[in-house]
Amino acid sequence: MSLQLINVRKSYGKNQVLNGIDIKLTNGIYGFLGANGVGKTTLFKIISGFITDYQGKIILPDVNEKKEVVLGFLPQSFTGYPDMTIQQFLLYLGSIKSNMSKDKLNKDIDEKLDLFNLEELRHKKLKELSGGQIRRVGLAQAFQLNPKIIMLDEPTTGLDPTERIKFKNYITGAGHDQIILLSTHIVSDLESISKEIFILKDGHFVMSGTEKDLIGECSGQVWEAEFKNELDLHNQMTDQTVSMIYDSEEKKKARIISSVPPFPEAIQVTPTLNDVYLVNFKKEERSSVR
Ligand SMILES: Nc1ncnc2c1ncn2[C@@H]1O[C@H](COP(=O)(O)OP(=O)(O)OP(=O)(O)O)[C@@H](O)[C@H]1O
Repeated sequence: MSLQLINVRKSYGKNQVLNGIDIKLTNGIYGFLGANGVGKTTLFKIISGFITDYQGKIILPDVNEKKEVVLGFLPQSFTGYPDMTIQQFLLYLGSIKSNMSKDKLNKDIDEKLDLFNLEELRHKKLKELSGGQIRRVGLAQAFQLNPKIIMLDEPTTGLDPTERIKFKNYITGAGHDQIILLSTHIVSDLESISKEIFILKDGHFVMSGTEKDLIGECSGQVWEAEFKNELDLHNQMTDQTVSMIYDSEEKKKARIISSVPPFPEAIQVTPTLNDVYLVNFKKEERSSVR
């Protein structure tokens, strides 16, 4: 089973957002990283069929004979139907997505409510839920009936740290027999769970590969330097891309992204995925890495 995109292009008027996207994905979790406005949502909307006026070709898995659900999608701004309870909402969506019996739909709903910790909220109306609870309903509907392809646009926005870890654990398990596409600019969402990570910039993927591949590609571009105090650090850092600042004994240390040694005494260190992001977005996006 695979999902293939061949030379996918999309522009809004004169704004060319995607300019030649070529990928072939098989089962597993794939991370799509990029700064605000690079086109992650546009790409997901094209794959899920919300946007139809694009160029190029998309080949979805052929599951017609088995009557399986092909796509599940969690949009960036998910609201559902405010006056329905969670149970009513999922039953309604399930009956649109498949012609399964009510018993089978309810069994799947029970499973998803349990997975996303929504069991106790089952009879609450969507309008009565908190932002994080609504997000979990969004996840439950995306995973409903175990679609072959699941697209999650910024799925962890609004989740508390416990739910975030639970979510990561869940999709790690699910990714074995599904194709899961996860877009985010929260780098830690993708760490240790992605089969491959794609970094989108200027309409195409500027980097792609396993976490290890990407880290390897950025080797030699991350440095650590020590400073006497806060003022010293501040004075020397004006033109640098700083990945992290931290205290070490009495001194201040900084992690710096640079293709050449930023200071004679700086030491080269192994990049993290955060550093990889900054290598690609150092001028545009210094403040968006969390
Ligand atoms: N309906 C639209 N009409 C015109 N321009 C649009 C439309 N939707 C998106 N854009 C533009 O396309 C570009 C890509 O937007 P998109 O929402 O795909 O980015 P993104 O990577 O998902 O951003 P973010 O991380 O902020 O959600 C942006 O410049 C945006 O302004």
